Amino acid sequence: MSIRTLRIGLIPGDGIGKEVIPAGRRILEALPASLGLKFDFVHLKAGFEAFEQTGTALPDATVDVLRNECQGALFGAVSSPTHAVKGYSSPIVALRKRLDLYANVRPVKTVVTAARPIDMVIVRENTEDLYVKQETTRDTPDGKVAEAIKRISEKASFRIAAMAGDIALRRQKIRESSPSIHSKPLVTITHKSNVLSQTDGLFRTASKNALADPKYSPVSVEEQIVDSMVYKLFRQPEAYDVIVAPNLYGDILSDGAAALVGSLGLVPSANVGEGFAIGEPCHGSAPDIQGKNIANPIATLRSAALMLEFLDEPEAAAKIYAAVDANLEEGKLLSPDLGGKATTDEVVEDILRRL
Ligand SMILES: NC(=O)C1=CN([C@@H]2O[C@H](COP(=O)(O)OP(=O)(O)OC[C@H]3O[C@@H](n4cnc5c(N)ncnc54)[C@H](O)[C@@H]3O)[C@@H](O)[C@H]2O)C=CC1
Ligand SMILES: O=C(O)CCCC(=O)C(=O)O
Repeated sequence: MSIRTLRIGLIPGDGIGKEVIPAGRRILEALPASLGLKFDFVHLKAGFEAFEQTGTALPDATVDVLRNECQGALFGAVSSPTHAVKGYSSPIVALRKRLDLYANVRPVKTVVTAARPIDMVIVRENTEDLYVKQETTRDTPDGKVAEAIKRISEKASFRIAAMAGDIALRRQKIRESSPSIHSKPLVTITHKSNVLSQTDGLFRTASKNALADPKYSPVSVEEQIVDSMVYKLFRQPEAYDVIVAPNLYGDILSDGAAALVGSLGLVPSANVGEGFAIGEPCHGSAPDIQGKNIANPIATLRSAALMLEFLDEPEAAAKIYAAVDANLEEGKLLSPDLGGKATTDEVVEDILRRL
């Protein structure tokens, strides 16, 4: 049997990132040898602590090692301050742009046996929109005025919608052999083009054009203005299959959707580019619970699996998903965010046993 070795960057970052990334490493190391996968890990710096130590939140060495040596990475979370700090800029936002990880894929799912099952994927554009972070402040006779550029390009909008179409088709294929709440593939394009007719208008048109490709003919395409999208998402979450959105709306929708499945600590993401993927839990550095060994590691374990899916290792990913689902379905060893009493380590141990 041939062995594939994947070199994976580990970037814990700050706060609970330091507690959940070791869990991600352990799950990868525990995958059965029969899968023919080996991992070679490299520890990399990014985050507010790195900024305080080195003067930069995203050292060039981190980007270079990821770009030149790694096939994938696991990113924990960073503690970005809510006020401007001279010289600091969010490293994860920068990393997505520097590696052109143009898609942020966020599956939000309950276990199959849930009373009200939800199974959706939010596909978020990951390189532009207000996250280009081009902000200025000027003094006017009426006081300060701050402005930010919202950049939407046809190219980025087209490719993210195509990614959403591809994911909808792939999900439909998987459904042929496993039970699902959805009977046919659906992509919902989310925007606010009734107000932002140029920027979100371009996102809407480019997305529709991408999804008009005949290869997506099995996929139903609908659109939803983002504010009513939130309403409908909360009223009828089971109706949604794949949602495609510009960067900021996708960020907000996915945290909202996390509430529907019980906790931010459950929801994974993958930052995906050509041949490269970074698994990253959707949550932040959670300073309110850091250092207590109570962070839910599942978002990170699922992010490791999602990374493997995008690195063409679906079988390995499926093993992780199954072990996590078994832990959740039994419900005996749950972290406090899910109403349990288990520590991070106890949840990880239970999932490793099931692997
Ligand atoms: N990708 C990233 O690195 C992100 C970083 N952040 C940063 O994180 C810091 C804190 O931001 P918040 O707004 O508090 O959002 P947060 O996502 O860190 O926390 C929100 C709430 O969810 C809980 N929570 C999050 N993850 C959890 C887990 N795994 N297990 C159990 N409970 C969990 C927290 O305890 C908190 O009550 C900020 O500095 C922010 O900039 C926020 C979002 C993403
Ligand atoms: O806090 C930061 O540095 C980045 C926050 C961005 C974010 O929430 C996401 O993209 O998931």
